Amino acid sequence: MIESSNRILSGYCIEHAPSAMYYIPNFITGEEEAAIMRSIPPTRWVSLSNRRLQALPARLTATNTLVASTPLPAWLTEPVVGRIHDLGVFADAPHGINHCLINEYLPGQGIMPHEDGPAYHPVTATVSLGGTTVLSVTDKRHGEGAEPNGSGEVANPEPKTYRFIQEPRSLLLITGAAYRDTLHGIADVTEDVDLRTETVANWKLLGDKSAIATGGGRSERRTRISLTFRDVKKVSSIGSKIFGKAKG
Ligand SMILES: O=C(O)CCC(=O)C(=O)O
Ligand SMILES: [Fe+2]
Repeated sequence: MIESSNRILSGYCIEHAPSAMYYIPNFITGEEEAAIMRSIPPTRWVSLSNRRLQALPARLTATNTLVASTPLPAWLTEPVVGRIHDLGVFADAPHGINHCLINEYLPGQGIMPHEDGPAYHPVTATVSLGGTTVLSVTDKRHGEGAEPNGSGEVANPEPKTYRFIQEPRSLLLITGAAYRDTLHGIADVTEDVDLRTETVANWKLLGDKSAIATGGGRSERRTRISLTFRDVKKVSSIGSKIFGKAKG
C-alpha cells in the first residue's frame, strides 16, 4: 500500500474491530448507484434459497480458477473499481480487482456465516446498493486451545461478534487478519435492532446515523444489492483463446 493512500484510508479504519477493516460512507453517489443498478444484467441471476447472485466476468471453476473471455464490464470498472484501486488496498494483489460477486437480498434474507477463503487475495471490497444491512463478524479461531487456565477460567472465552452497518453507497473493506481469521454473515431478518454506538463497530464512521438513532436503533431491511470485489489468484487465459481474443 503506498503511503499517501494509507493516510487517506487511516481515517476510515474501524477501531475496536478485527484488524483491519475500513468503512467509507457515500463512496459512490446516488446517480452512480442508480446507474449500476440499471446495468446489472437481469438474465444472469442464479437463485439460491435465501438470496440470488451472479458472478462477473464469470463464475470460478471447481479449482477456483477464473476463466473468462472478457474483463469486468465498464459499468463496474468506471468509476467503482478505479476508485477502490486508488485507495491502495489492492496494491499488493497479484492482478488487482478481477472479479465481482453480486448478491441480492430481499427483506428477511441473509447469508450464513462463512469465510471468503484462499481462492482470493485476502482483501474483500464491498459496495452496497439499495438497502441498509448489518454484517456480523466473528473470530473463527474461537475454541482453539479453549482449556481452563488453572483459575477455572476458560483461556479463549466466547467469541466476540462485531456488527457493522452497511449503508447504501458505502464501501466496506475486509483485509489481512480480519479476512483470514473471521467468519462473516448477515442474519435473515426483516429488521435490525439495538443499533447504537456500543453495539455497532463502525457507528462513528456512518454517513447518516440520525435516522437509525431517532428510530430507536432500528433499521428496516429493504432490497439490498452488494458488489463484492476481489482478486482471484488463479487466472487462466484459456477462455480468451477459445473465444479468439488471446492477448497473452
Ligand atoms: O452482501 C454482503 O455484504 C456480503 C456478501 C458476502 O459475504 C460474499 O459475497 O462472500
Ligand atoms: Fe463473504
